[in-house]
Amino acid sequence: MRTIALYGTESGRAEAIAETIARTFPDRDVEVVNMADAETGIFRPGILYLIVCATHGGGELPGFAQFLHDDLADLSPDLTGVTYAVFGLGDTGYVGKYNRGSHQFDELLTGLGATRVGPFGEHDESTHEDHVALGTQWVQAVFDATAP
Ligand SMILES: Cc1cc2nc3c(=O)[nH]c(=O)nc-3n(C[C@H](O)[C@H](O)[C@H](O)COP(=O)(O)O)c2cc1C
Repeated sequence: MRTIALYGTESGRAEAIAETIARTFPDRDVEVVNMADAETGIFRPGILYLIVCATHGGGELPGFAQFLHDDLADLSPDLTGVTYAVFGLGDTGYVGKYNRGSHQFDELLTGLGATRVGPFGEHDESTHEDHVALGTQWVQAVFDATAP
């Protein structure tokens, strides 16, 4: 299945995860796309989207991810048949706003008819865990869950 790693970042961690996914799973031929360069038409049936997205600004999406989110919300395309998985980056120090960005994206895509697959991955910066290692484990679990 064609796979696109679509990342939303401010300070580069989400990008590092998306790039590592592409390098770690060469057989999947993962295309890496920055949400800053994506338009709403990127979402098409028959493609698996790996959404890797940070939270910034106190519970908000990174700037360019916010634009993509808002364009989708405005245009409200029917995303039936679109499959996606989500990995959120955040910090539990932001009480009540932890990982809200990735959850906002998830709620929007589901609301437009897309289907989330595999586990909802997350990285909490306060744990000092390796975000790239966690992201790679998450993708493996997503691929396992979606294997034919
Ligand atoms: C100014 C600022 C605001 C942040 N706000 C939140 C927040 O509201 N909720 C949260 O879970 N994490 C928040 N974070 C933590 C980031 O999501 C976390 O550092 C993440 O790993 C950054 O990923 P990125 O490098 O891909 O942008 C914030 C970080 C910064 C620097």
